Amino acid sequence: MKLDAIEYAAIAGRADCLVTPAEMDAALDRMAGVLTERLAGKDPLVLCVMTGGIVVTGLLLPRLHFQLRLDYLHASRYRGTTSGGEIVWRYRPSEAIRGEHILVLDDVLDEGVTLDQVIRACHEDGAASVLSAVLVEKCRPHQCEADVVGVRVPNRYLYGDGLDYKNYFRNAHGVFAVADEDL
Ligand SMILES: O=P(O)(O)OC[C@H]1O[C@H](OP(=O)(O)OP(=O)(O)O)[C@H](O)[C@@H]1O
Ligand code: HPA
Repeated sequence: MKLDAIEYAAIAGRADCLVTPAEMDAALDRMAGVLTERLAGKDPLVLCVMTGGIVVTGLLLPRLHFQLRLDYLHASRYRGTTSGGEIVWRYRPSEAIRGEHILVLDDVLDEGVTLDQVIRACHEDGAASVLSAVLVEKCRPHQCEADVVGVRVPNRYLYGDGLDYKNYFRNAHGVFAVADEDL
């Protein structure tokens, strides 16, 4: 469903900014430092979890000054809605994963169902090791933890830096919480 321009602006106007662009940039620098300590010299295969992981991947990779390769996987469970369902695998690069040190990059750790299943899939596909990083972690119980976290925010429905609301707002820099009346 498309949002018209008036609706779009109203949703953005009612949303709360939880993390500013400058704070996100600082979080990305910190993540890059930790990932460099953990992965430099291991020639990792970075897996971007499409679609939301595309922004954190694009912002983080130029901050990683060591040898690595980039691939992606596509597992989704929200598909434009605000509550998660079953994981649907659209692309799982099983052959590419065997024997590799894998870095999984995603935008958000919410219930943790997606990351848990992605990590399990990497192990099933024969990864040598799996490290995970998320840009945003919601303060709530998760099915699994990420090894590296950019920012921690309250458990509200979010958009920005890859996270979508109704398939929009992935391009907003920063993290924003959707107003209750829009849920
Ligand atoms: O921790 P969870 O509760 O599993 O939620 C996190 C996942 O949900 C979102 O993906 P989504 O399925 O919405 O697909 P998208 O990346 O296309 O937005 C997000 O990108 C994470 O992959
Ligand atoms: O709060 C969220 N916003 C957007 N996508 C998401 N996927 C899981 N949680 C969220």
